[in-house]
Amino acid sequence: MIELSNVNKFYDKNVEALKEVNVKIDKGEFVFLVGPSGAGKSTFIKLLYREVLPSSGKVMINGWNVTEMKKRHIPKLRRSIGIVFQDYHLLTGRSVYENVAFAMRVVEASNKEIRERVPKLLDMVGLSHRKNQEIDKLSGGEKQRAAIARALVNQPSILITDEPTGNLDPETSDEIMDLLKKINVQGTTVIMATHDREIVDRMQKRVIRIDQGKVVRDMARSGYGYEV
Ligand SMILES: Nc1ncnc2c1ncn2[C@@H]1O[C@H](COP(=O)(O)OP(=O)(O)OP(=O)(O)O)[C@@H](O)[C@H]1O
Repeated sequence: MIELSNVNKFYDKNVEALKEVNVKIDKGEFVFLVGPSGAGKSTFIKLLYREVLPSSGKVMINGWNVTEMKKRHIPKLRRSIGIVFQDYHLLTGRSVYENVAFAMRVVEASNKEIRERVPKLLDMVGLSHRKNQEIDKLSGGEKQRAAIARALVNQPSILITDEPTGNLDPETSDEIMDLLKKINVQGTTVIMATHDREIVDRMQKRVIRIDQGKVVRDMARSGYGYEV
């Protein structure tokens, strides 16, 4: 479902963010992306939703060749991918419900679909009791739950998370990881970039380590491993 073949990414001729990356991720996998700051993790993630294009090589997502796809097909690709960021990217001044509903309005879902789906998602992430609360008044963990609900609203097959626990205390991080695990068990592919060694060691999932733009380690059922 995700395949990067011989991918190179230069931002300019001196900055090679990814070098000869070959990675295949199957449907339903849970994958951690680790590596030092500046290694290329965010670039890897941005390639998946076509925020950046590779300088050379091929990126295939859900059957689409991301490099060659027509501009008008990009929204379709992005709808098949949910994205969660460290700093939430939620709409301030709006309620939890509105934030999740908004993501459905953007893709022109009907009011009926919105009324049916948003409460289900808020229930799934454990936020039903906060649905009318303004986003700004939520705790960090609650904001991240709202961001996850929003990312899932259009039923993506892939959930990409860039440092989703980066702003959270250990206990709240564990709750978010339990939620991501649940989402993964229900069939969504989860890709998570993180610096959190403890979480990666405990989860024992596939770990892809990137260092200076290269995949230096790719292991199933693994821990964080050591920086070389
Ligand atoms: N838009 C850009 N223009 C130029 N260089 C960039 C750009 N984005 C990233 N880079 C460079 O590409 C390299 C990889 O950056 P990237 O953000 O992918 O790393 P990262 O592993 O996600 O780091 P972090 O863990 O700090 O978020 C770095 O050298 C970075 O400075």
